Amino acid sequence: TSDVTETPRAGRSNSVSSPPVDYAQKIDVNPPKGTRDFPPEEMRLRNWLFHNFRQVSELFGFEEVDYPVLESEALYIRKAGEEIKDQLYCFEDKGNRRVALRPELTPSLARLVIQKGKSVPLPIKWFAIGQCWRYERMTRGRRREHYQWNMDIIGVPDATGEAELISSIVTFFKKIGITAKDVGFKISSRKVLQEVLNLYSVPENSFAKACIIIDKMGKIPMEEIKKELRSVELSNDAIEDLLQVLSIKSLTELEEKLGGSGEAVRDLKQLFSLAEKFGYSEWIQFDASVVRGLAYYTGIVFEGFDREGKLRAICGGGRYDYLLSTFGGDDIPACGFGFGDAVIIELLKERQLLPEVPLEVENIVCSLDPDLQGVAATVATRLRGKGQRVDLVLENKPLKWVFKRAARINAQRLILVGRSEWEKGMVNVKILSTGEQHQVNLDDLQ
Ligand SMILES: OCc1cccc(Br)n1
Repeated sequence: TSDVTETPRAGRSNSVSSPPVDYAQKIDVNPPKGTRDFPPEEMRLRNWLFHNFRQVSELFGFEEVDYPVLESEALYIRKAGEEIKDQLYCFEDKGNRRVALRPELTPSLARLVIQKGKSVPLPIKWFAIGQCWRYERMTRGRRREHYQWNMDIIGVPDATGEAELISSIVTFFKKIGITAKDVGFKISSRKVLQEVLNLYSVPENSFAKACIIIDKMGKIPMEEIKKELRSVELSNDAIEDLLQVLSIKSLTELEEKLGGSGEAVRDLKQLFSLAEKFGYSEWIQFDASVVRGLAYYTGIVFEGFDREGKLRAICGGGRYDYLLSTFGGDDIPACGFGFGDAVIIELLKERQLLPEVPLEVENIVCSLDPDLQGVAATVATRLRGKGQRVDLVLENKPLKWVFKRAARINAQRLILVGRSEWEKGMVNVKILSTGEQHQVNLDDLQ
């Protein structure tokens, strides 16, 4: 007999009528440029990752929320020169509305918090896992979508908020086997830059732009950085002072530079002190060069990095005390982070920490006689009613085919419905790992 394989595509009988000619066309079976499919194996890994995101979020008492992938473009119209704005996946819909595929989740969160108003008491602790988009010229071949895990605390002004958020990310890393030897957090505050620029007469709206420019340090030449800083009306003295401060790597040195009375030093000291109490001091370091690339951050900012320096930032976040008020909401302090689904998988691969996430179906059920297909359905339903996963063979297949499928789906048991056994109300149960088999009365099947 020919090698029995599961129904081969090409070998499908031509009993299926061919599609109507008028719309038969060969389509591109690949997903749109920059996007991904999630076939079963990849989907199981994604579900494993998201399950860990959710478990940690719930461990910290956060509630899950979600928002439309499509938002008004107005949520993202910020004039600070951000990359995320330049790459906005935006268009005009059939109602002539300017809309965008969300590039991040925080503006949606701000919108919903304002919408809910006083009906949601503070502090708000929400988390979300959502697909985010950017439209980037595929010249760099980078992805146009990724999934982000966000946790946000709304209504807590102190650095206790950021300390709690970093604790949740450390908890996540530990949960999936990542240690402080693999990953660290660089932490700073935008108030460091603010306090330096306050020494110079800098236009109010130059601060956010300067942060976005500084975030490009290391990605574009320093001369270009200085040129862009001059273009947002920073004097050469201010620029030199700024760049000097950005090289500071210790809080002690920062205090010497800024003095001990400013908010930047106060907030950072509080955060590092709380880190001791949370037990994650070994994971964090002060690094004044961290500013992050989103315009709305106003205070502490942080990013998770791989200590081998091979990968892009794993996650990032910070305080954004004025985002809600810029959307017309109340002046409510807020902090949060975003954690993408791509770099973390690259890190796990690097560290040989990718989990095995096999398909697991306890039972495969099949009838040996076409007249007993209904009985097989009854058996499958009985087992499913007991919470057992069942792959029910839906066609009349040779036993060799069934064994092959059982192996592929990792079935633990094969339940065979045969005529002679069924006449006694029995079914055959075969334990596939040992080969042991016995007859069981349907009512005793566990
Ligand atoms: O991290 C920036 C970003 C935003 C949306 C989609 C992708 Br891929 N990346």
